Amino acid sequence: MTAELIDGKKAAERLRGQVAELAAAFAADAGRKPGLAVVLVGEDPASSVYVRSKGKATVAAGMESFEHRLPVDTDQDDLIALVDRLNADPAVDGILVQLPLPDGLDAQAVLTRIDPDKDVDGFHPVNAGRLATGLNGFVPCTPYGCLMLLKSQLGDLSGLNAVVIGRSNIVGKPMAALLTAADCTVTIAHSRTKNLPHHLAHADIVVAAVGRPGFVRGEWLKPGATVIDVGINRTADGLVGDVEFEGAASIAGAITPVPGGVGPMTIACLLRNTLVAAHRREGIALAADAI
Ligand SMILES: NC(=O)C1=CN([C@@H]2O[C@H](COP(=O)(O)OP(=O)(O)OC[C@H]3O[C@@H](n4cnc5c(N)ncnc54)[C@H](OP(=O)(O)O)[C@@H]3O)[C@@H](O)[C@H]2O)C=CC1
Ligand SMILES: Nc1nc(=O)c2c([nH]1)NC[C@@H]1CN(c3ccc(C(=O)N[C@@H](CCC(=O)O)C(=O)O)cc3)C=[N+]21
Ligand SMILES: [Mg+2]
Repeated sequence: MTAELIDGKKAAERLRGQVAELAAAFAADAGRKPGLAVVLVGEDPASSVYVRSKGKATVAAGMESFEHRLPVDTDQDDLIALVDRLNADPAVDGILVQLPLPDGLDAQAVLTRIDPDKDVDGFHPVNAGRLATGLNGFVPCTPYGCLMLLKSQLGDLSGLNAVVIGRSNIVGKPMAALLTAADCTVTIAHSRTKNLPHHLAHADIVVAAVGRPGFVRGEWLKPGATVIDVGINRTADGLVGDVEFEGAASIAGAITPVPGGVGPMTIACLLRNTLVAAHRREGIALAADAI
């Protein structure tokens, strides 16, 4: 392996420490802690693990965690009613509805019901529109975390060629928007892309968000490329990313591991967004470069 390892766990710990300091200052000012509500419908084991670790991280950062666990057969109206209550609750600054929702529930309708100013996932169409038009809003945590890792690894991203593999609303599309805003030349690849290796051969930055274990091969990469592996795939070999790690690490300049790369940054960015939401809702200033 020749690539440098990008330590997302360490970067996330640093960010969580900064959030905790600012959360304590907020609490002293506002007379209450920032609050994050997480809604889990059903008992999917992976989702339960995420929700538990989000709750722990929230409390560790000096914030209030409100967990709402609903049965798998919850109907759309009851879920919407809960979102309405959380929208109206002054102690709640951020609302996250864990995805995927069980079959029969309309995720888009639920996400669109969340108050955009409490939408710390950045999934509401208003926040997607803000990101697309360069307005201040909430940016989805996973691509935001990827951008932070890229900037700390590479500094200025201006003029670099970036290929984002995947075009989902929660990872690929907002990732491409962020890289475009950072002055990269961005290519978005997806399942209909012809000759992906051709595009990757010119990519200084590769972000893989495909959902297929080991999909990206080392030999497709431009030597020295920076590779961000968003994939979280549970296989017989354990948790693996969307990049074939050994091969990629022998050609890339730097690469995120799975686990210990993007995942921890996602949670740290969720706390960061909640902190920002709390400041905005209380009208308390937070220096633009504070975090
Ligand atoms: N670390 C973290 O914090 C997070 C990790 N993840 C992980 O990231 C991965 C992606 O998540 P998500 O975006 O939600 O996944 P989706 O399934 O929503 O999107 C996958 C994307 O990959 C594209 N794709 C599928 N097959 C190919 C192929 N053969 N060649 C090129 N592109 C292809 C799809 O194309 P098309 O649009 O044409 O179907 C689609 O755009 C998953 O492993 C997920 O678990 C997700 C969120 C957070
Ligand atoms: N409304 C909503 N918002 C999300 O942000 C959201 C979601 N729904 N649904 C599921 C995906 C996935 N996701 C991850 C978060 C942290 C890790 C993470 O911390 N991963 C650790 C390992 C965890 C493990 O061992 O399982 C790591 O990569 O090191 C992974 C994945 C957030 N998501
Ligand atoms: Mg998805």
